[in-house]
Amino acid sequence: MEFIDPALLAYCESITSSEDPLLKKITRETQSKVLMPRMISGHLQGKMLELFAKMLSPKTILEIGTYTGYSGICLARGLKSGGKLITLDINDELESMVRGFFEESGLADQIDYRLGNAREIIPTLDGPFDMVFIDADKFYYSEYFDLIIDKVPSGGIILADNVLWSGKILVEEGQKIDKDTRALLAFNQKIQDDPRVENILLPIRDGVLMARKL
Ligand SMILES: C[S@@+](CC[C@H](N)C(=O)[O-])C[C@H]1O[C@@H](n2cnc3c(N)ncnc32)[C@H](O)[C@@H]1O
Repeated sequence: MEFIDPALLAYCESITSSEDPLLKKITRETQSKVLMPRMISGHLQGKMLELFAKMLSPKTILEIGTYTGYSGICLARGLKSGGKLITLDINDELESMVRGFFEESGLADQIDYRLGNAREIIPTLDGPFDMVFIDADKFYYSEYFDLIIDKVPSGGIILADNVLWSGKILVEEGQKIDKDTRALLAFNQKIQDDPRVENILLPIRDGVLMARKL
């Protein structure tokens, strides 16, 4: 499902600083070599992540769901000098491709790329995380939030991708809901009800929920 007219989207992209050659290459190689290329953040959302990171200038960013490294590189570009991005993914089949992209980005020494189940890795990480990007298995978004919230300092930003779930979060009376949609509905409401954060759901791409720790 497209949320805005494709012509309007193209116009938005034309008024967004253009993708550099590395990000274009990651998009191309993801589309030609990797399963489910729709998962990549892409130009508009990637630039938004990069600008948010540059505005916040975080010392540590945690990304849950590296995939082919596109969003990780965008986020890492905003790190404070000497800062670190920890990015987690369970899929080791993409490892050499992703490490290659991180090398090409010139940011490899600031990127701690770890393979494994995020639900097992996060409890072993100390924090604090000034910025967190949740973009892995939707069923566990609420659990990811619970695992990180005490490690995010006041003023820290948590972003969660795909919270509109191609529009499936709009459920009609009597309609059957699949488990991921149910989990995302619960997650979105949980953030809305949590007094520890202020939040906004940005209708960009598949929906990005941004929460700022109070
Ligand atoms: C939507 S993709 C991430 C896209 C990436 N952030 C980007 O914008 O280019 C989701 C990723 O989460 C990973 N993933 C799924 N379940 C996971 C888990 N339990 N722990 C760590 N990574 C997981 C998948 O392997 C996949 O690469």
